[in-house]
Amino acid sequence: MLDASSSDSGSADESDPLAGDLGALSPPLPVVVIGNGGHSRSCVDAWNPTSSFQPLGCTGFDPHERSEVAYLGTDDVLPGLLAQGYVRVFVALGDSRLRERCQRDAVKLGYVAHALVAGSAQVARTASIEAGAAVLRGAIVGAFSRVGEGAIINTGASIDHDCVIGPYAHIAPGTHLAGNVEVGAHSMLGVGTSVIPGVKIGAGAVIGAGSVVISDIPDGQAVAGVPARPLKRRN
Ligand SMILES: CC(=O)SCCNC(=O)CCNC(=O)[C@H](O)C(C)(C)COP(=O)(O)OP(=O)(O)OC[C@H]1O[C@@H](n2cnc3c(N)ncnc32)[C@H](O)[C@@H]1OP(=O)(O)O
Repeated sequence: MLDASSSDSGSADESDPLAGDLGALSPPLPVVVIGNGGHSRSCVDAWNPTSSFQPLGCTGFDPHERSEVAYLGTDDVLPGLLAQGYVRVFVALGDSRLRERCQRDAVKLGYVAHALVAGSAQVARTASIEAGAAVLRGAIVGAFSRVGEGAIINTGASIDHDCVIGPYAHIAPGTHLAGNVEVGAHSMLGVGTSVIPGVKIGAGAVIGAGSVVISDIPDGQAVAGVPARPLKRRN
């Protein structure tokens, strides 16, 4: 079950009442990208060029940031764009708390949160990708796995069967989760982490780059190493 309202998956188009008949001649539906930093550049780069949804441009504080798409202004432009009929947003901010706040604010305004699935990503038919989530270049989402609202499966990461990725969690590039792994909301698994089957990682945990996680990690715990050991207690 992919995000029913706005997603790069072909199946989502069919359930989008605004999408209509998206034949080859239909123009793509515009998506306002919130954020114009490094994560935004990765997301825009990963965007499937044949998707029925395409980025209109991005908002951000610095008009001079590099971007493939037009700079639209600061987030102050969002109400005006909505009034003009641009109804979809994708929040491309690496900071998970900020990502959540911006997505919630945009949805409160009346926007639909778009889920981005890169053309080169592989998502199982039985997987679900929730509103505002991002599955970037070369990432793999296995059978019956769930990628929560606003979560990121970054470049080349893989989550195998029956995994549950909590809202606004971040699975960094090149991280691999075996089957039945659970990751709590806002947790960050650093680049190149491996997690063995069945492990439960709590909410707000931080896993250091290159770690191997072989046991459950409590909420808010920072760990690192092979095998991963506690670094310190986070507030
Ligand atoms: C596209 C993108 O860029 S996505 C970005 C994804 N981001 C990442 O992958 C970043 C992951 N971050 C890390 O690995 C960080 O090192 C963290 C979060 C684990 C720790 O950061 P800090 O809190 O600043 O810890 P700090 O650098 O002070 O290190 C504390 C101790 O942990 C050790 N340590 C830190 N990171 C690791 C690690 N990945 N593996 C093993 N040990 C580590 C340090 O050597 C240090 O040990 P010491 O006290 O014996 O000297």
